[in-house]
Amino acid sequence: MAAQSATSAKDFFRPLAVGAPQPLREIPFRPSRAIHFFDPSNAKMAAKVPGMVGTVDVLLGNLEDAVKADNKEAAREGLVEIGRSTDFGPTQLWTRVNALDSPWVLDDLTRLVGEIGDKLDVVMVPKVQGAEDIHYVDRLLAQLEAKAGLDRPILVHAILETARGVANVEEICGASPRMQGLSLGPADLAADRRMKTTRVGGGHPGYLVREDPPSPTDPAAGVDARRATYQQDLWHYTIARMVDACAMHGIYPYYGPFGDIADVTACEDQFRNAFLLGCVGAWTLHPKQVDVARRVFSPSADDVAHARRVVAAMGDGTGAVMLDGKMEDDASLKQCLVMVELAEQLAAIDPELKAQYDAIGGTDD
Ligand SMILES: CC(=O)SCCNC(=O)CCNC(=O)[C@H](O)C(C)(C)COP(=O)(O)OP(=O)(O)OC[C@H]1O[C@@H](n2cnc3c(N)ncnc32)[C@H](O)[C@@H]1OP(=O)(O)O
Ligand SMILES: O=CC(=O)O
Ligand SMILES: [Mg+2]
Repeated sequence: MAAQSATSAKDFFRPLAVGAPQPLREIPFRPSRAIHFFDPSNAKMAAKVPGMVGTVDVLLGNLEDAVKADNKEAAREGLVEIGRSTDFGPTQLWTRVNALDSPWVLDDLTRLVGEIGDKLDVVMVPKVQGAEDIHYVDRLLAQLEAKAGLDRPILVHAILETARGVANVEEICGASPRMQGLSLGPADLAADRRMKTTRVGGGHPGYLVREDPPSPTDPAAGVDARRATYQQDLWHYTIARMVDACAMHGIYPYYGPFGDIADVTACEDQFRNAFLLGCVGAWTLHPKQVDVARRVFSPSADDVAHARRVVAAMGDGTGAVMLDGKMEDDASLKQCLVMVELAEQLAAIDPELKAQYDAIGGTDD
C-alpha cells in the first residue's frame, strides 16, 4: 500500500483533519457508464442538466479545459447554483476542478465543498503527476469537509494525462483512501508525450500494421503488391496500464473523451475496446454520445445469458465442464461472475436493462 509519507499503515485510514469524515475502506461500485460533461457557465447547457438526471449515471460540472478563462468564476457559481437547486436522485454529481497549478483551483475546491459538498460525490483532478498531487487534494478536502460539517468523504478521481502521471500510475491509485478511479486524458497526454496525433482520443490511420508481401521466398518482389493494413489502437498500452493499476488498488478505470462528436461509430469502437479491457465507463461530451456509452458499458443480454449458463453449469464452482463444445472451469466461472454481477448492479438502477436481462432469464433478485 502506498501510504502517505511518514505515516504508518494504520494511519492511512485516519481522517486528515479533526472533524473530517472517516475515510472509506472500500470504494463502492456505483454505475458510471456515462460521465456526462457540461459547462455550468453555458446557460443553454446548464438548463438541460435537471432534465438529464436519470438519463446518465454521472453529471459532471466541468470547470477546467473547454471553459473559457473569462468564464471560470461563472462556471463555478453556475455549478453551485445547479448543485443547490437540483434533485439528483440516482445520478451522481461530479466536478472537474481546474489544474492544481492554476489560479482557480483553490477557490474551486473551497467554494464547491463549502456550498454543495453534501451533493458532490467525486472531484476529478486533472493533470495529476504523482502521489503528491493527491496528497495535497486529500488534506485540503479533509479540512474543507470538517469546516462544512460533512458526514461522508468526497472521493477523488485523477485524469491520467501526463507522461509522469502514467509513469507514476500505481502510486497515484494508492495515494489516498479517497481514490475512486482514473480516466484516460488522451488529448493532454498526446501533447505531453509529443505524440503526433491532433485528435481528441480514438485511433489514427497512420498507426497500423501491414500484411506480409505475397511471396514468402522473395519478399522484396511483392512489396508493391496490394496488402491489407490494420489500424491499431494508439491507446491500448495506456488503458491496459491504467486498468491494472486500478484493479490492484480496488478503484475504477474509465476511458476519457472522444472528440469526433459526429463519428458515433468510431466512438462506440473506442469505448468498446476500453470496456473489453476492463473500463467501467467513459466521458460523454455531447448528448449524442450518451446512448453510445450506456450501450457499450452495459453487458449485452446474450453475454449475460451465456455467463448465467456457465454459472449454473459449474455447480459448486470447482472442476471442469463442457458447454457448447468449450471447456469451462473455476477461472472462466470467475470471468462470468464479473459479467453477471455487473448486470445485476446495472439492472438495479436501469429498468430498461433489467427488462432485457429478465427476458433472457432474469437477474438473481
Ligand atoms: C479534452 C477534454 O478536456 S474533453 C472535456 C472538456 N470538453 C467538454 O466538456 C465539451 C463539452 N461539450 C461541448 O462543449 C459541446 O457539446 C460542443 C462544443 C462539443 C458542441 O456544442 P454545440 O456546437 O452547441 O453542439 P450542438 O449544436 O450539436 O448541440 C445541440 C444541443 O445540445 C446541447 N448540448 C451540447 N453539448 C451538451 C452537453 N455536453 N450537455 C448538455 N447539452 C449539450 C446544446 O446546447 C444544443 O442545445 P439546443 O438544441 O437547445 O440548442
Ligand atoms: O482532459 C482530457 C484530455 O484528453 O486531455
Ligand atoms: Mg485534459
